[in-house]
Amino acid sequence: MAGYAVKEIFLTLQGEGLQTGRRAVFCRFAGCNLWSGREEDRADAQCTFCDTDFVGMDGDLGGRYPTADALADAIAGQWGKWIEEEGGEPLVVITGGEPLLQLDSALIEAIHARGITIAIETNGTIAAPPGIDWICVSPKSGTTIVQKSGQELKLVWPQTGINFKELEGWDFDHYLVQPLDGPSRNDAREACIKFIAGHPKWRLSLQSHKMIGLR
Ligand SMILES: C[S@@+](CC[C@H](N)C(=O)[O-])C[C@H]1O[C@@H](n2cnc3c(N)ncnc32)[C@H](O)[C@@H]1O
Ligand SMILES: Nc1nc2[nH]cc(C(=O)O)c2c(=O)[nH]1
Ligand code: SF4
Ligand SMILES: [Mg+2]
Repeated sequence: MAGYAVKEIFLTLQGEGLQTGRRAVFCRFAGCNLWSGREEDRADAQCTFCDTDFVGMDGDLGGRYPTADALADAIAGQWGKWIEEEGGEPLVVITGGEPLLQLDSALIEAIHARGITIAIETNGTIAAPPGIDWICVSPKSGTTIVQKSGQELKLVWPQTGINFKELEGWDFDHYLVQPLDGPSRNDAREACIKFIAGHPKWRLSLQSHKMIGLR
């Protein structure tokens, strides 16, 4: 179907990774190639630990945007909220679901034309089009990663079946582990600390938005 299927668009602070704490508009695309988003399918999905509702287009500013310009206008409008002073570099984080199912060069051009820097959060199974300013790949065990370069590789930890030595050979500026959120989150946090203690190339990424009640 034509256009872009968007779950929600909202202004917040980037909660994760190297850019934690930075003002950012989030554009969450609907749909993912590794899980249907339905709870009854979770156990059999390629990605089983997802913390996000990306089904449908029913969130804030969700809907089907017919053109790249229409979606870029909506994103730019959120950046402009509450701005009291000039300065800073406008940022959109394109996420999902899996954003590379939909992010194309027309949208990249339309967002850049509005002076906005583009970051994405991707599972790495689909190659990124050129022009994205900040690529964060978060590999899922058992999947084939084709996007092996970018600014940050953010590994949700622990995950069985991950060869992190192989990941270290890929072309990323920063390597991060992020505790797996869920019933065993305390154990996951400890596992991350232990991992970094033994592998100093890696840093800790916390989902800081969840700690302070940010979206
Ligand atoms: C919801 S995903 C959307 C983007 C893309 N599909 C991906 O997986 O990177 C956004 C980020 O949240 C991470 N994430 C998802 N579920 C998580 C969980 N239970 N605990 C920690 N991080 C999680 C993902 O690994 C990814 O880095
Ligand atoms: N504040 C905030 N930061 C985030 N960083 C990555 C997120 C995502 O769901 O992709 C996310 C999110 O959902 N909220
Ligand atoms: S790949 Fe990303 S959006 Fe898809 S199910 Fe996994 S964490 Fe969720
Ligand atoms: Mg999230």
